[in-house]
Amino acid sequence: MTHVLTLNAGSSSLKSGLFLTGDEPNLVAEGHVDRIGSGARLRLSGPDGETLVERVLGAGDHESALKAALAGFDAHFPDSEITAVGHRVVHGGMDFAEPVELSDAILARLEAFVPFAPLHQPHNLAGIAAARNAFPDARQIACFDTAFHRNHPFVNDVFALPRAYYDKGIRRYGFHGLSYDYISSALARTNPALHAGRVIVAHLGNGASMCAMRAGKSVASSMGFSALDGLPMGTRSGQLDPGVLLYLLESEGLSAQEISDLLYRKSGLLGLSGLSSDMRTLLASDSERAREAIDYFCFRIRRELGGLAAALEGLDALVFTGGIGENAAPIRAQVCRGLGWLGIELDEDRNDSGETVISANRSSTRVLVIPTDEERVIARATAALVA
Ligand SMILES: Nc1ncnc2c1ncn2[C@@H]1O[C@H](COP(=O)(O)OP(=O)(O)O)[C@@H](O)[C@H]1O
Ligand SMILES: CC(=O)OP(=O)(O)O
Ligand SMILES: [Mg+2]
Repeated sequence: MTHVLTLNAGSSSLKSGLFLTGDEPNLVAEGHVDRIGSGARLRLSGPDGETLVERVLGAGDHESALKAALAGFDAHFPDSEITAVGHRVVHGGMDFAEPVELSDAILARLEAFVPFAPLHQPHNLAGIAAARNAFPDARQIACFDTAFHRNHPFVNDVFALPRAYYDKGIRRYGFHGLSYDYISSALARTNPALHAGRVIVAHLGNGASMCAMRAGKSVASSMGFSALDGLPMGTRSGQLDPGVLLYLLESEGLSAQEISDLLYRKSGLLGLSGLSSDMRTLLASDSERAREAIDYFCFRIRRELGGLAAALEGLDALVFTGGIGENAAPIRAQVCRGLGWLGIELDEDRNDSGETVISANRSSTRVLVIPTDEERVIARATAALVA
């Protein structure tokens, strides 16, 4: 039986999916390694979330994490034949608006985007190298986070810098495109009328961004040139006055590396709360700073919502997704409070009980919770490309 393997390599995690190919890829099992580098753990689960394997891997890198996940798949599904591997690659630059089969030449071009996405791209490329070693005969396909956003109108694509910078690729790319692609396809299937309309999706995970869609296509996103812009995140600052960077460089004497570390790893919810980057920890804490970090997070989502609704000239639906968007009812409630002017009215009971539609019947803008599935988007694209 032929299978597609999907890999989504994050800074400290590796998500993998084993799919049986067919008209629609069929999930066989998922592997999730987290805390790579500081005591990694592997959890292998079946299609209904049931645990197949759970074990501590200890220290190690992405290569050993992949090996452990593959050994788990192999032990449980010895008959699987992996003919193609689909990779999440965060940055595809100006040119890659579709998934692409990897070659040495294309890999060299993707290497050049490492400085654009230092928290993600090196790990994506390490995952590709590891998969090429493990499956020398399989076809390797890259699926880009940026691709879904490649057709933004000029005003949502540009910074007001001299034009030469735009031509060099200093522009707004937008990320989390595989997640938005999945939400768009899920809406098309379950709610074609909303899919055809004006929808804002809030992908709230460790990384967080928002996307404005018209007829299922991205027209604007809160993330820009890098995965730092827009909303505050677990450890990333989100939108920042560029004057702050100049001040840190010139007056505080921080090096470029120190600023990068500050913005990518020490800011956001972690920096503001001084406690944790993890929303579960912040929600459970009674510290005032944790409360302030949550308030800022929700406030920025609301601000972005206003801006994106203006870009869409109105709003038909708001969709929450990602680890926080899918699971944190109090955050959804805080975001939606006082949004009557946008036609949004939440039904608190629906919000608390995990329903898909969480807006009140009289709410003219619908609010939904849709679990995302980046792996499925990768599997679909990979299967389609190799077919
Ligand atoms: N039940 C929950 N309540 C609140 N937050 C949650 C819950 N489950 C997960 N989260 C939060 O989701 C975030 C991780 O999101 P996720 O999408 O899994 O991350 P990643 O971007 O690494 O894929 C963390 O902040 C985590 O605390
Ligand atoms: C682009 C991005 O921020 O991705 P993640 O949420 O996986 O960190
Ligand atoms: Mg994510």
